[in-house]
Amino acid sequence: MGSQTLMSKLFIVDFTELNPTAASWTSTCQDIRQSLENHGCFIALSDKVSSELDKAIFCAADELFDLPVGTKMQNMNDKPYHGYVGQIPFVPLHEGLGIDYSTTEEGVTNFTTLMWPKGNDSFRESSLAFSKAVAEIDRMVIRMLFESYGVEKYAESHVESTTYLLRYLKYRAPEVNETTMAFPSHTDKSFLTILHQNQVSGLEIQTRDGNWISVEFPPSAFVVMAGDACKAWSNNQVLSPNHKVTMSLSGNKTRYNVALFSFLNDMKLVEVPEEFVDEEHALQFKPFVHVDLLKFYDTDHGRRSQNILKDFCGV
Ligand SMILES: O=C(O)CCC(=O)C(=O)O
Ligand SMILES: [Fe+2]
Repeated sequence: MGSQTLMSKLFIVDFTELNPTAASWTSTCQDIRQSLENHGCFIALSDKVSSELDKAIFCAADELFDLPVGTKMQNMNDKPYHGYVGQIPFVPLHEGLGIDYSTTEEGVTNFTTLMWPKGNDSFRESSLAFSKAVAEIDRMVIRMLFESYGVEKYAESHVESTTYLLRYLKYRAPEVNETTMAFPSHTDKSFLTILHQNQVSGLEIQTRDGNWISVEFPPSAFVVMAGDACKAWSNNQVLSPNHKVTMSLSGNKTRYNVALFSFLNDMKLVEVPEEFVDEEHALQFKPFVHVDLLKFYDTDHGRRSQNILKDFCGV
């Protein structure tokens, strides 16, 4: 049954056994919509990732980051922010790698063979199983969000046009006198992002009124966050929150986050449903190809922009 509580200002939605016939379905759809409009995120509990898979995914992260930098740097992608990130003097604690098309056998196998030419079955299997399990949560959230807006008829084609990027993210503990800023403030360019961390916290989210809140989440929970594409689709109703990662100086543990980002493929435009536009609600954003938003963000203009959607596709 779905249940929600307001904890550290964020809703917790329990997806375990939640389905369209559950008595709480409709109210949970509304809670998800409200959470995404008010805070741009909520906490999800789900049994889709077993405790074995949970353990396996962080072992996989350990193994991946232990590879030589030269190997990790081979993780390249024409799409901006999809490949290896690391060795950046301004962000010394952080490293990340991305598996594109991570819910497909081919996507995960290509990445695994690039990192381990002789193969690594446990890494490949855990990455694929984890991506598939978290993508199920993503699809459920889309379905519920679309339903809450009365536009569920668009959910299926949206889901069919979605591709997934799995990113392994590492933040080492800062040394004395080193910066605690582990990942600078930004909004995600995805449609949705689903974050899953080891027990080390550090994520902070900016609320609509400008305050930063630390996100403490229960072990094995997920943070579901709206990206700029979801904000654009909703005609500016959903918040895609600023967020950043700060590591504690007193802690000495490495933080891992395994994050699933969803994107629409090039055949499907990100566009505001006509149902969201009327005399009182003018259309705010022109339709766009999702990857073009990332390409814009990858330019000086895009990176400097204080309002990326307005500058990229504002009407
Ligand atoms: O590690 C986290 O909690 C957040 C990572 C993040 O914001 C990102 O990769 O876009
Ligand atoms: Fe992010």
